[in-house]
Amino acid sequence: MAPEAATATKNVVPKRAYVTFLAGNGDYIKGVVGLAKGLRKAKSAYPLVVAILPDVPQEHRRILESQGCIVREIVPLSPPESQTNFAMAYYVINYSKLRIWEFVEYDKMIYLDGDIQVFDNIDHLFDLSNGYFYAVMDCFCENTWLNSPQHNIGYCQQCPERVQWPAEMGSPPPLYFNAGMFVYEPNISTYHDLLEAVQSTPPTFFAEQDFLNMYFKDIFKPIPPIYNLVLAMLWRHPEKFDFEKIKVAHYCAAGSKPWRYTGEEQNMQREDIKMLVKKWWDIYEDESLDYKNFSSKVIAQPLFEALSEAAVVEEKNAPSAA
Ligand SMILES: O=c1ccn([C@@H]2O[C@H](COP(=O)(O)OP(=O)(O)O)[C@@H](O)[C@H]2O)c(=O)[nH]1
Ligand SMILES: OC[C@H]1O[C@H](O[C@@H]2[C@@H](O)[C@H](O)[C@@H](O)[C@H](O)[C@@H]2O)[C@H](O)[C@@H](O)[C@H]1O
Ligand SMILES: [Mn+2]
Repeated sequence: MAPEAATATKNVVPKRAYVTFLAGNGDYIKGVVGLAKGLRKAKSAYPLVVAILPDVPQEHRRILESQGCIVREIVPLSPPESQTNFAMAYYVINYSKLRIWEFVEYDKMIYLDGDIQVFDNIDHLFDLSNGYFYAVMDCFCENTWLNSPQHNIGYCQQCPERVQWPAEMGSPPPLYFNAGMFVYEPNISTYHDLLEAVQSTPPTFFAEQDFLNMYFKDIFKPIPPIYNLVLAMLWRHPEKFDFEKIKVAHYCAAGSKPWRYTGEEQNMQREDIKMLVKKWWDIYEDESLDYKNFSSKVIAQPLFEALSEAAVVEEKNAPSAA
């Protein structure tokens, strides 16, 4: 059942924005510039806030502001000391993403990783009902999941019928989302509770993504894969979405970051990957999408129409929000 649209209280216009996260002085700045231009091309009505760590150089901050981004410096957030080997060593910095719950000048935000591109207007997601955490289900089939029990038995939540979860391993894991994109409501008491919970939660393989899944498991509501297409879905679960309807692509497969793309890694010579990398570059290099050159009226599709078009995946076993 498609959730009904949230209703703004009388005469109060809800403050909404997209938000991403940028750390370091490396090349993710290109990802964020590409995202800012992609949102403009999709005629989004809302600004892009960039939560930056102190190690982002002044030049990168200037570039972000010149692209119309709202730059907000955040304090790094580290998990408790541990011997955990994260799936990627740099994942430890991703805990700092949690600072975005403090952006309470906004009623609702859509978080997007810097390695995401938005190809269609998704403003209608802001109209999803309040009180839930909306995100797209992840896939466990890639080798990044090698250390997980589900990968070791060949189980993936995208196709629970392929390899059934064995009874002797207890109940199947709860639905698990990819933390590269989510719809959430900044809230100061949630923020303080998150900070406290982080310090008492032993870090695990997928760092803040595992933590967010544990923390929001009772209010997580899956939205269709076309809103955060984890590229591995192209070769792991192509039957789960219509390629032509992809609204948001998430370049998280090994070797798929467009600004570093060489085509050498496994799957990177696929025609669909090459097309999505080109689509990213076409936006990144399009000077008409630069903030100084851009002017356009806003279009936003009604929520119900967009979700029914996206053939909202039946929320099987999704935790009831009631
Ligand atoms: O050196 C880095 C690494 C990561 N990030 C940010 O952290 C997010 C999560 O990292 P990444 O997307 O690489 O993880 P993946 O989705 O590929 O697992 C990125 O999208 C960026 O927004 C960053 O700014 N600088
Ligand atoms: O810090 C943990 C990260 O975990 C997630 O990335 C993973 C996950 O999606 C796996 O399922 C894929 O197999 C893998 O490639 C990918 O890197 C988020 O995309 C990212 O934003 C961030 O939370
Ligand atoms: Mn990512």
